[in-house]
Amino acid sequence: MAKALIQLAIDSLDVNASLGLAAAAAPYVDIFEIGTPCIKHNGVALVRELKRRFPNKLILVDLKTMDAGEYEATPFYAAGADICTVLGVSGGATIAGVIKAASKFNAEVQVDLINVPNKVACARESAQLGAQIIGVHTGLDAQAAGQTPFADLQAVARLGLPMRISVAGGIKQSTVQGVIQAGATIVVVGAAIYGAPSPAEAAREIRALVDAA
Ligand SMILES: O=C(CO)[C@H](O)[C@H](O)COP(=O)(O)O
Repeated sequence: MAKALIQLAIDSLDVNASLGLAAAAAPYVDIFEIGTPCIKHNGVALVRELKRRFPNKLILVDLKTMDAGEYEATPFYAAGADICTVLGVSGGATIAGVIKAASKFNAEVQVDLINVPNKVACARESAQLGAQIIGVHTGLDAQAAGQTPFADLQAVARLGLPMRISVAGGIKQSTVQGVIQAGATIVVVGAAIYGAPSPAEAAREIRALVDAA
């Protein structure tokens, strides 16, 4: 079985802090996620800059697109995004639009199940539409209210869909191996790295745990 990939969520608004975090964690992670607040604040220029500095990393732009899928995603793929996210709650037409944009750039789409009422049905529809990644995600506000992604991850993994499964929502050293065993092939880590006293050391620990899983 292929090793799970580690995705670092960069959720700062500050460009220099974002680039500094990326540099510190680069030896240990596979994907740089430009988080939603960060991409809204800094725009397509940050995609170009991250790709220029880290040409060997995958860049995920967490657009969380809700409408105008092809139109919104196209400039981010053109700037070097390898993956853009679209909300599952946006519906099939918008998801299909982002998939159309991605296909023009030989890139990929992640459908984010955040706040989707029927996650199993949405995951199945996303696979049928041709999305490559399904994202099981407990957002920051839901985490603050005590929610976790673990039960949803098990429900989606049970489907056996031909997609990679990404999991996000407070993943940390103590939970990273469990989510891989539950079926995640991309583990997203934000606060457990950027909020650590040493982000590089936290990323190194997560890498070691993922490689040992
Ligand atoms: O997409 C996000 C919020 O919508 C975050 O980037 C994602 O939840 C990962 O961060 P953390 O590990 O801190 O939960």
